[in-house]
Parts: sequence; C-alpha cells; structure tokens
Amino acid sequence: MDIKTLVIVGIVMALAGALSMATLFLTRRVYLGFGYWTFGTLCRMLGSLLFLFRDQLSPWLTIIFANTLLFADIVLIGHGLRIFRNQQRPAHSGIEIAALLSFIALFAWFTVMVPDTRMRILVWCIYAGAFMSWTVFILFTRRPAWFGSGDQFLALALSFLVFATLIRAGYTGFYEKSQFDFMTASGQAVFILINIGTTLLIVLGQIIMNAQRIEHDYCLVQKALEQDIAKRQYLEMQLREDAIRDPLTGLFNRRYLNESLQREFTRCRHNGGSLIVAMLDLDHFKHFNDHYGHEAGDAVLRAVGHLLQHSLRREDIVCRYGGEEITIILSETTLAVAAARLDAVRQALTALCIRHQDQELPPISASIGMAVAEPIDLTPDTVLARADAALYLAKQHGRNRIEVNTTAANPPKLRLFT
Ligand SMILES: Nc1nc2c(ncn2[C@@H]2O[C@H](COP(=O)(O)OP(=O)(O)OP(=O)(O)O)[C@@H](O)[C@H]2O)c(=O)[nH]1
Repeated sequence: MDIKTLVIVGIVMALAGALSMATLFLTRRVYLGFGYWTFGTLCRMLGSLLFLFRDQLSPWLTIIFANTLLFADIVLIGHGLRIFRNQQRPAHSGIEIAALLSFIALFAWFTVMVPDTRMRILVWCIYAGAFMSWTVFILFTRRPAWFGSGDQFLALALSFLVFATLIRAGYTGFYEKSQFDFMTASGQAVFILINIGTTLLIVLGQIIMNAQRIEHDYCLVQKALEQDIAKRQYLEMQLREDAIRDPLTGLFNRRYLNESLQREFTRCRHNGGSLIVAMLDLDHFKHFNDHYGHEAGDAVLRAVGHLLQHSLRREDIVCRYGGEEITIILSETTLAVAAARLDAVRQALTALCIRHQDQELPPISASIGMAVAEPIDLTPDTVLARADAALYLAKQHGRNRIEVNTTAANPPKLRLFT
C-alpha cells in the first residue's frame, strides 16, 4: 500500500470519527468541551485531506495550513478536556493561542523562507508532543468521579502518539533529508499508520467519556430522587401518625378509634371472628388533678399511655377516647383471655410508680368495662355503648375493677375481676 492510499484511509477514518462526533453533538446530551473535540476531529480530517494535494496546491495550504489544522486538533483535545472536566474556560487559552501562532510562524519560515523538512518535522514533534503530554498529564492526575474506561482509552491513545512522536523525532535526526519527503519516504508510512489507528481510539475515548459522565449524573439524580421519595414517604408516615395519634399519651386518637372500630366490626361480621371492646377510666382523676395539679395529671396520662402500649398485644388497638377515658379494641380472642389480660393491666396500673417534678405521685387505679360484639349489635357504637355501661357499673361497684356487659351469650359468671 503506497503512502497516498494510507493517507486516504486516514481521511476516511477521520471522516467517520468526525461524523459520529458531530451526530452526537447535534442529537444527544453532551458536556461542555465535547464541541471542541468535534471541531478538532473535523480539523484532523481536513488537514489530512489537504496533504493529498501536496504537489498541486500552494504549500501554504498543503503544508502550513494542513499541519496547523492537525496541530489545532491536538490543542483542541486538551482544551476540550479541561472544559469537560470543569476547569475555567480561559485558564490556558493564552498558551494555546501563542503555541498556534508560533507554530504557524515556524512552519511558514521552514516552508517559504528556509525550506527544511527536517526542521518542520522536529517543530511538529516538539509542539504536538508537548501538548499531548499535557493532556495525558491531566487525564492521569485529575480524575473526577465519572473517570472510567473512556479516559483510559484517550490517555492510552495519546500516550501511544507521544511515544510515536518521540521515535519520529529520533528518526528525523538520523536519516538523510531525502527520506523525509512526506509522500515518498517509507518511514513516514509507519507514522501515518499510527495516526490512523489512534484517530478512532481518540474519538472512541471521547464518546465513552461523555457517556460515562451522563451515566454518573443519571445515578446521582436517581439517588437524589430515591432519597427524596424516602423522605416524602417518611413525612407522609409522620403526618399520618400525627393525624391518628394523641400527642399527650401517644395512644391512637378518637378519629382512629372510629375508623378501626368500624373496620373491625365489619371484619368480625363477615368473617365471624370475635370482637371485644373495653372502656378504661382512671378513678377519681378530677380529685387527682385538683390535688396535684393538671401537669401531674398529664404525667399520669403519659405513664398510663406508655404502660398500655407496652403491655397489650401489637394487634390490640388502644385509643384515647377523651379526657382520662381509654378505649381498647381486642380482636381474635375470647372474652376470658381478654378479661385476664385487661385485669393484668389494671393491676399493673395500681403498681405504677409515677414521678413528677422530683415527687412521687400516689398510686392510681382504673375501672374497666367490657363488651363482646354480638348479633344484637347493629352498629359498632352499640358495642361501645355496652362497654361504657359496664364501665359505669364498675364505677358503681366501687372502682378499680372490671365489669363485663352481660348478655344471654355472655352470662354474668365473668364478673370475676375485682
Ligand atoms: N391533667 C389532665 N386532666 C384531664 C385531661 N383531660 C381531662 N382531664 C380531667 O379528667 C377529669 C375527669 O373527671 P371526671 O370525669 O369527673 O371523673 P373522675 O374524677 O375520674 O371520677 P370517676 O371517673 O368517677 O372516678 C377532669 O378533672 C378533667 O379536667 C388532660 O388531658 N389532662
């Protein structure tokens, strides 16, 4: 394959790279800096194309301008990279412009004033080698979070070119002048081949770098979104909790009682399970409040709420009905078991040691009324009313005791707990 054919292959490769970069640039999301890479690839293609007309057009075009375009590509790779990696735009523009202008001047000098191919090659090797090394340095030393195989590709391709440039500089120093003619010397063919190989590798590296950065940003957005969703869910849960909890005792509130009682009542009706409702009321609480103060009364209510929450089953629903009255919904259990459990609670309440402002408050007690949902209950409110009636009975019978609202299905034998 002669050198001209090789140059044509290089042009085709650069064209393919330029087209893929331009397509991405125009149709997809690209980061700042990608435009410089696209423009650089176009320069490379155009510069290679001009080489083909070496003996037909002016040396200003085919030597000076062509090489300037190739060098511009190398400058633009580094410039684009620094912008891609969020560096200040004007940071090194002065050096780049000065390098480009001096490169043009030296090439013009060694083409028009003192024609010297050996010097032109050396100038090329020094300028291109320095700029490529600078880019490799940035690639290896400033690794951002999205650093990945794309950066390695680019670093690898450029390092290879730096190596080839060094060899070319050495080769230039040892051979006769006649060997440097671009379109005839065989040594130049190797360098053109290396350029062809690295052109696509550089483009590929730049495209992968962009894709990896998009992927990294996407992951960040996704993570932020997930955190946002979790926060919202937590806030919603918190709002729901606030809406159904009594702030003083931590027990469910009246609203939740109404919802739950209706739900449990319907479930019990349809599935035939059991439903027991209990009303618990602190004894002589008005007197307690009057004697020890409202704040001490609040401390008692808090302690009672805490005890109830921790001494009943998880599935039992404990709600503050109002004031010092508490409603408990017990499902899927028998009256005997529920009564025994509530009596344990009653006894625990009497043993409760409550402190308020470094003062131990006197023992408290509670009366409890219970009712079992039965076919005669047409609504949940009737079960509640029967439990309340049993509570009234417990108060009348001397307090600190449990009374069960008896019906034909639940005879009075259960009035045992006093
Ligand atoms: N500290 C405090 N007291 C409350 C709260 N809600 C209601 N109370 C008081 O609870 C007392 C209820 O009194 P009563 O309904 O007369 O009942 P009692 O004194 O316990 O008498 P019996 O139930 O017959 O034993 C009232 O003094 C209310 O002010 C509250 O959130 N905090």
